[in-house]
Amino acid sequence: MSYEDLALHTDKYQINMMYAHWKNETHNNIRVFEAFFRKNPFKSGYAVFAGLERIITYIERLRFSEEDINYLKEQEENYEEGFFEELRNFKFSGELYAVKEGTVVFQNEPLIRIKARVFEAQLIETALLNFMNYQTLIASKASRIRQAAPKDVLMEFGTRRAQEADAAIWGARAAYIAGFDATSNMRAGKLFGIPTKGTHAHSWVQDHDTEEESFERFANALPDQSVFLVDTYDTLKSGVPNAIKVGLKMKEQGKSLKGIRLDSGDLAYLSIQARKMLDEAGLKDVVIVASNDLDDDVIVDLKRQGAEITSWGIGTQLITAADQPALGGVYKVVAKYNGKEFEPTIKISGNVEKITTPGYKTVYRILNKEGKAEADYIAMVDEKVPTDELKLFDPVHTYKNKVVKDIEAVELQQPIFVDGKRVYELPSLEEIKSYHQEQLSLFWPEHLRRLNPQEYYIDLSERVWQTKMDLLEKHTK
Ligand SMILES: Nc1ncnc2c1ncn2[C@@H]1O[C@H](COP(=O)(O)OP(=O)(O)OP(=O)(O)O)[C@@H](O)[C@H]1O
Ligand SMILES: O=P(O)(O)OC[C@H]1O[C@H](OP(=O)(O)OP(=O)(O)O)[C@H](O)[C@@H]1O
Ligand SMILES: O=C(O)c1cccnc1
Repeated sequence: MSYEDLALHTDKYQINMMYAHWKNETHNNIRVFEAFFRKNPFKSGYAVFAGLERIITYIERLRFSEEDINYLKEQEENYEEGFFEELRNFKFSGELYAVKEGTVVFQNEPLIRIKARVFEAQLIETALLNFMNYQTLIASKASRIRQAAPKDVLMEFGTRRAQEADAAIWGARAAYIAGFDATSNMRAGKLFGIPTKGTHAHSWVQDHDTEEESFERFANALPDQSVFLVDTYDTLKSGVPNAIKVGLKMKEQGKSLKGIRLDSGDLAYLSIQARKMLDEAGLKDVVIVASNDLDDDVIVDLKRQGAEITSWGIGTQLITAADQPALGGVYKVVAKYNGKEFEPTIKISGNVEKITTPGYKTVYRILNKEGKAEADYIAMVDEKVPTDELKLFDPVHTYKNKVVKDIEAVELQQPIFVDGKRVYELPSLEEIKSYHQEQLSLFWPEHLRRLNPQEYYIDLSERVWQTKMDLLEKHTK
């Protein structure tokens, strides 16, 4: 796979801070940063983490070329040569932990943790959030669509409406992780091994004297991919009858028509009528595919109306996450190394939700005896989680608490880079996809439902909670 040169895929303020640190000789100070988001997207109770593969490849290849350096020279005359020498020797030498792609994750829990020289940790913030925010957003949207049609075929059709080429392919990959079956994007298929599927456009029908001829010629060329678009002229008077004619001819030749596609009009009514017509003609196995600005809400409603659609092509609404076009993931410093130990650091805000949780931390998923997730539990990296008996409490309303016994505490963050070396082997896309399915099975349905989900608890260890309280008090006195 070929990746572009991404060293300058960062905000100018990162380069400025790197320079100012270098000038002040603080650039080698070790800091701990965490990436997380503050609100689950789409009013869902959860999100699906994605973006790690691209983050890993980005970090592994992160070098400044002479062209990059020359460009920076032109931008600011105060930058001194020693800084450029530092950039010439730049490579990521820190530690990065992250949850695996496909993990079911929640608001306000650390997903990626970086311990590195501040010089490195600042540079990578922008790209890391860019990849995490977009891919996690699309995976989370895809997950909602999968819930709306649990047993049907879901095809990602978004490329033509995507926010450019990168979004198209990485969005297709994110959708596949979270339960889509295929993409129409051939490059995504080639790069990532996602199954590809496609029908044909109205232009194919318009290119022939008659609709019937267009179907017949398509079937002759590609019988195994014969899905006819039936709405070019009149779906029920012309499209479906012509598809049936050609479908019956194919049957005589020992071939089979695979499907018809509806792309306009009342999809419930049209699919019910088309199903009747196909069944009456003995074409029971012909699938009805729908497309046209579909999303999870429309699919749920079509199902409620009894639509006879079992295969869905979904473009714009998915690939642009139209109902929420960004995930607000952030990257915050949580600890500073003082030469002896890691000192927790906090960001205070008038907005309580924006106060950060300090400390060099990790996150565990607490599973009960039945293997179901009770809560996620944020603790300092050097804390031991007691598995015989653990007290969980609401970090805001601390009187709300419960004790869980005989638990398993599964650490969600995995070591990805240690001392700048990758220690994590990239899983295959199929492994990520099936890991995501396992993840879903850990949760009670009330946390996963599309509408008004029950909040899943993200709790703090007593030590983390106390550290936060102490720092709050110190800074607000
Ligand atoms: N029975 C239905 N219930 C709810 N929503 C539907 C139903 N049938 C279609 N839709 C959705 O309603 C919207 C209809 O959009 P629009 O009016 O642009 O389409 P159209 O007029 O049928 O087709 P076009 O303009 O592309 O020829 C689409 O998002 C479609 O998925
Ligand atoms: O609606 P979306 O969810 O974005 O799904 C993709 C849409 O793209 C195609 O339409 P387009 O008008 O581009 O071309 P076509 O209908 O002529 O194929 C397709 O027919 C779908 O309607
Ligand atoms: O294969 C299709 O039918 C398709 C693919 C992309 C966009 N619209 C339709």
